[in-house]
Amino acid sequence: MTMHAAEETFSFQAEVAQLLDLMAHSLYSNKEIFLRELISNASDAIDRLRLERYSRPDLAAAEAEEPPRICVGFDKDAGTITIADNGIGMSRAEVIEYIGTIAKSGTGEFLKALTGDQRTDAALIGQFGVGYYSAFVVADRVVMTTRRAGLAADEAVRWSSDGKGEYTLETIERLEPGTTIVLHLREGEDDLLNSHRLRTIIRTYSDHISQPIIMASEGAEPGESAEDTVNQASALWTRPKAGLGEKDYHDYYRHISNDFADPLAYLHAKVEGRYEYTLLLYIPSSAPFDLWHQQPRHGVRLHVQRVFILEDTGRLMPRYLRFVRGIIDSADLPLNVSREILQGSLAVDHIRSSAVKKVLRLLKDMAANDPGKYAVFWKQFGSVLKEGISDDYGNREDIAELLRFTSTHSPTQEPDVSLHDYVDRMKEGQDEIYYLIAPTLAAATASPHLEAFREKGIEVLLLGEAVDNWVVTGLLQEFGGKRLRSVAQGASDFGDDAEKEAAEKAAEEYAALLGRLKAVLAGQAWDVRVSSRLTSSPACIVANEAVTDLNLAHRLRGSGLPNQPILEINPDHPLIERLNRHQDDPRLTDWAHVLFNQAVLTLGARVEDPAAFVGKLNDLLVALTEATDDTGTGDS
Ligand SMILES: Nc1ncnc2c1ncn2[C@@H]1O[C@H](COP(=O)(O)OP(=O)(O)OP(=O)(O)O)[C@@H](O)[C@H]1O
Repeated sequence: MTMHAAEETFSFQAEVAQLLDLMAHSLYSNKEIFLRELISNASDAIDRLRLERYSRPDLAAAEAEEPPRICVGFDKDAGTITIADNGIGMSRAEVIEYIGTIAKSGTGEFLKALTGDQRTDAALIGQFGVGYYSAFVVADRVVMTTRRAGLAADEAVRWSSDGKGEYTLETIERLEPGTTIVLHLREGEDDLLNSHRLRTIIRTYSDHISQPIIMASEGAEPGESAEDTVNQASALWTRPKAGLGEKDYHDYYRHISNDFADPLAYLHAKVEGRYEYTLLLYIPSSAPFDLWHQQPRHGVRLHVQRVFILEDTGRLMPRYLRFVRGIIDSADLPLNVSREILQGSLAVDHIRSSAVKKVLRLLKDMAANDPGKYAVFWKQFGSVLKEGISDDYGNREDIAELLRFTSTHSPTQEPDVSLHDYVDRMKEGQDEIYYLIAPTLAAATASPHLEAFREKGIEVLLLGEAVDNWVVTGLLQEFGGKRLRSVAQGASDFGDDAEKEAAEKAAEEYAALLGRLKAVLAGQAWDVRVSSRLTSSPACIVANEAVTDLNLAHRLRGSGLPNQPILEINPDHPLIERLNRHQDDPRLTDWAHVLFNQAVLTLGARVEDPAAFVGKLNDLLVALTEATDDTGTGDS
């Protein structure tokens, strides 16, 4: 840090310098975003000042409330564009903290998320909160003067930088609180020094900013100070629905979400009655980068009588709907409402529950009327929505109707089967919904547990996501009066009377072999029994009935096996038949281990002692080749 009278020079923190370089060189094809970002910051600053006035009466008294305004101007001769607001401003410490020295949480994440595609990367700027720096896309010097509301006129600050690693700070005098940013455009950016061009950019990206964005009137005579408002400058959700079209809603979505794409769907509802509120909620068409973060950055924006209060994830919408964006404007909350107050507020509880119901209804309509769109939704947010099955007991049934699965009937691995579809297709006499949980969808699809179901044409839902076991246990194992049942657990008691009889007979016939295998596998298999689930595989592992699938799934993701694994053998398989005929085979122990461990492998689990397994397998193969040699079919 060097000192020149009152001016101090600081170095940008390394990540910020990297970001600035990127702004200057890589995002050029979307250069007009700088205006959207700076206007958006100005708008936030005005909202914050209005809010602070409600909680700090001293501020309200000290400063006459000016009507909020954002002014955009340009100077052809100087080659500058100016964006000024009468918002909250920043103190010296705040400038240092927010602009440039300390890496904000968003900066590092932003750099990691960059794709190299200019359009995608430009869309990320807003999401990560690095909008201020986008000034350097078009400017080679940025000068900002700012005065924090509540501080004296001589405590204002001038920040200046060429974006190349350093910036200077100077304490100055400024008559009014607020912020003015002057961009000294790079050479060749003269096309921006044009009223028509700037107005078009403002209308494209910032039309729905609720404060007026003011420019000097076009065609005004020199010296004449005529000005006009360029944007709509009214809160969209307060306007009558009849006067709004899809384009208005979509434009507004892009403004509040920092998303470049259109939303998949939206709802706009004014509710009057015990509580009075307006909802304008959107379902995005793609997941934000932080969908799985503990604390996502964005959520639903709460307004009280049009004043922006806070953006919240968790309180206004349940976590399983954390992808919803939009506005909730309440007439019943105090303006000084805080996050803590939100927690215990009856009005918020009421609004939240109504908002959830409306979002679920919107999704239901989408699923019914536009399955293609719903498939996009499900791909992006299905795993998140599934959390609702266990988290939102009251709406469990509505959420269950929205679930989509892959099943043995699906032509592809796309999840396109609803529980309704499943129940409608159930075979005569079938009264349970069958499912299989596996560590991955691929493991589920290839599982031997499905063999008999496939042969009989009985559909099985294939669950391969971590959240799935919560879904099936949280559903209270039931949908539309039909129990959900794992095909990899408990006794296989499906099949007609003749099949059951055959299974009982096989169990008797194989009793002695079962006893021997059980003795050999003591400590590994909890039981060994005859199976009626298998048609082509010799054996499979199932979980004991008493163990919930919750544990099963948990264990599948750990060591790989259920707590009480049961080895089931296929009495019709030639290998098993042979073992039954030769129970005194000295290699029975090896066969037992190989059977058990290959069943472990098809489950997608881990063999406990792979070297021993391979050793035994090789011994058996050697014995087999020796036997073939002895019978003269070998090449000796
Ligand atoms: N015109 C302004 N008035 C007051 N503070 C501002 C202004 N512009 C920027 N700031 C401060 O600088 C911070 C950084 O701004 P930047 O645009 O880089 O990210 P952000 O606004 O926090 O993120 P996001 O774009 O997601 O809202 C802001 O959070 C705000 O505190």
